[in-house]
Amino acid sequence: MKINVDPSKAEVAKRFSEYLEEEINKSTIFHVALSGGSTPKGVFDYMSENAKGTDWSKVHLYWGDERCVAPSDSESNYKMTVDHLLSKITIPKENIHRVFGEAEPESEAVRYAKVLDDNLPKELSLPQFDLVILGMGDDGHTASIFPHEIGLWDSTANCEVAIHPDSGQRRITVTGKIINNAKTVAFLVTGESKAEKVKTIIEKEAGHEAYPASLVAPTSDNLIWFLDADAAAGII
Ligand SMILES: O=C(O)[C@H](O)[C@@H](O)[C@H](O)[C@H](O)COP(=O)(O)O
Repeated sequence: MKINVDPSKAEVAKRFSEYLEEEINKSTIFHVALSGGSTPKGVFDYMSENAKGTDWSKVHLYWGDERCVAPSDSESNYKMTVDHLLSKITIPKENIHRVFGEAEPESEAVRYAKVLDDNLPKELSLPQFDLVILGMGDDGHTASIFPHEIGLWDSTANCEVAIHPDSGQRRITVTGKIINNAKTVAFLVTGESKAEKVKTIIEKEAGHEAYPASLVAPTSDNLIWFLDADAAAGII
């Protein structure tokens, strides 16, 4: 595990963008699972303005989770990515593998699981991302696996339908076996509201097992935390 701490959310976005651009440019093809949330939004804004040297033709974009809404819906992680990145870069449209949030959720979870099987290289006979980008909610959820449905993490399927605990919104999420099979997992976590869970999870304090984010442990051992000072307050 590697932990980076930067003074602000903007500097986390800068550091991660520079990391991502370097990883992409040293690859021949780069399969990455994106996350929703406010932290990745800042990364996309920074990259679209500053990472002009990124060869996006090498990049295949997937989503680690997506809300079951239309791609034009303000809740859509795909829409957020279009607004903050895809509308500002040149990337072959066949490289964009969005989740069909508008589809019937159970059938979309099956379809997207096949998209991963059909497009990703295999490691231990499982689809393997070069990079999975994750956020973490205040409740310790990651992707769209929430504490009340932590059992989804161990699903034998590549993808599952999850339900947001407060809104009841359905979501498509990749499962633990996909996340932990990635070559690298990057946790982008910012804000003081995350500090307690970050400490509990990184320091494996009592009760950490209740939080899905604590289950992220890539077989490759390549787990990198990108934190701002507020989120890292409990560990520095
Ligand atoms: O679809 C989503 O909402 C995200 O995938 C979710 O898991 C997010 O990463 C966390 O809620 C953290 O969000 P912030 O980066 O805004 O704190």
